[in-house]
Amino acid sequence: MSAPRTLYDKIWDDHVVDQQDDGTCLLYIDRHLVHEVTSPQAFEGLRMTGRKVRAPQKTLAVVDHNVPTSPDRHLGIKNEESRIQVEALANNAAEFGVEYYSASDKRQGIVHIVGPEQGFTLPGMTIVCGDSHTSTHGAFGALAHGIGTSEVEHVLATQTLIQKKAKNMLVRVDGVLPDHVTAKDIILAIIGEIGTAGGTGHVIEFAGEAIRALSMEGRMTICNMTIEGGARAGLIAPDEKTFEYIKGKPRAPKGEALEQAIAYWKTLHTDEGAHYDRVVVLDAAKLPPIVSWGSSPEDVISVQGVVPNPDEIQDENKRTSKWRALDYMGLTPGTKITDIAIDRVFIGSCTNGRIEDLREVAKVVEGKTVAPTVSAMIVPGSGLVKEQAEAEGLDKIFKAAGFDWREPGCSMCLAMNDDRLKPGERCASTSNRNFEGRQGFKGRTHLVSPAMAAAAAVAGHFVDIRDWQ
Ligand SMILES: CC(C)[C@H](C(=O)O)[C@@H](O)C(=O)O
Ligand code: SF4
Repeated sequence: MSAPRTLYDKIWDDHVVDQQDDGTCLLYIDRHLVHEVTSPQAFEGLRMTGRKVRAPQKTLAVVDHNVPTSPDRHLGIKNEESRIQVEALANNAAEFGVEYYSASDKRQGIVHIVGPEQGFTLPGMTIVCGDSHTSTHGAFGALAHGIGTSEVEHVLATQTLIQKKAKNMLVRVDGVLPDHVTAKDIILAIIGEIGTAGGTGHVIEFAGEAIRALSMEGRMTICNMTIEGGARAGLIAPDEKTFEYIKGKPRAPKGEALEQAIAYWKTLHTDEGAHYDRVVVLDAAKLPPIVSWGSSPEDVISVQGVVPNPDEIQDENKRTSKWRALDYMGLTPGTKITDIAIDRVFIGSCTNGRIEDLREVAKVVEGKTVAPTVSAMIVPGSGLVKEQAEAEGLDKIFKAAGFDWREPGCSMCLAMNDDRLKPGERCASTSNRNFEGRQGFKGRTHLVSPAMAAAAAVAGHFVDIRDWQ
């Protein structure tokens, strides 16, 4: 009998091409997603050395960060830097024979929403992209790494990546989530618990009753933000929900091939008795809706809480940095979270821009109106999410409530396109990062779930979604 292995160990073992004495490995890469921000120099590197893309059919390119989300986006991109990046991806994809979804393609969207939607993301695969939130794909039981631009070039040329194995960490979420508490609240609570460096050097596997109960969308939200906890990647073992989600997706295996694939995918779970270097356990039943108050995703508190007082922190550096965060956020210790008024609402991103997220929002805002002091936008994560939402009439609910209904892209998740906060504006956002300037110069971001963002849009301040009528 071989030693019991974790899910991470199994996927890793299946992809090692070569191992050096110091543990450096060459890993085979099954899928490579490419977007416009981190790929231009990589393609240029290939061009300069006369190399080709080794496996174009394992590579998929899509524009997301720089594309405008306004209805007139077919008129082109005004910002020159953004326009150049988008044009470069179109040209590189054509030149190197890589499939490419342009802004006018219905399949276009945020790269981490597009991969799963197309069945490009499958269990047991190694998946990379020059983007930190590649961890999203771990929701399918795929080992998904974010990589840098020089690694993008390496993968394009060789379909391999140089890696050292990370440690195994288990985050087990037991119990049943209370009503209105979501996957977003789970992952914010986990990051609050372990800190933004808590997962450093580890691959985190998420398990437990509360994780198993989540939809694929919810699992993607969890894995998406693994990177904010400092981990190399996040993983969730595939199960019937995973197989159901994959069935019928354009690039997924079909018929006999699917049956064979599922037989293999069923082996992708951690063996009884396998070793984890670190274990963290949370009780889902105790989780409230969560709101971030600072400029790091670990700065989180219950919606029923108050802005914390950094003076209570022992460590001097940490104390100083949290005071700085409060100053940036324009908040005072002791302020009730539900007393914080907001100016903007952003619903979207690769964390919460999927159809299920939009359905949650529609439930909250149906028949209500956005507060007059708030400007709120909903940005579907892909053209297919948009199409589905419209087929269900969700867009009508949103527009009737006063939301701006946009075209797909990263949008106001980060200030790389026209959607951004003005200095001092405060935003309830369903995205994953609340860093200084993330949504625009001097903009103030509070990370929340889609339902919490929607309720805040209507109320004009944070409210406990559990009390929502
Ligand atoms: C622009 C890109 C490289 C970046 C990332 O790596 O994640 C972005 O997607 C982000 O979310 O900050
Ligand atoms: S939606 Fe945000 S987090 Fe996701 S890839 Fe785009 S910029 Fe990065």
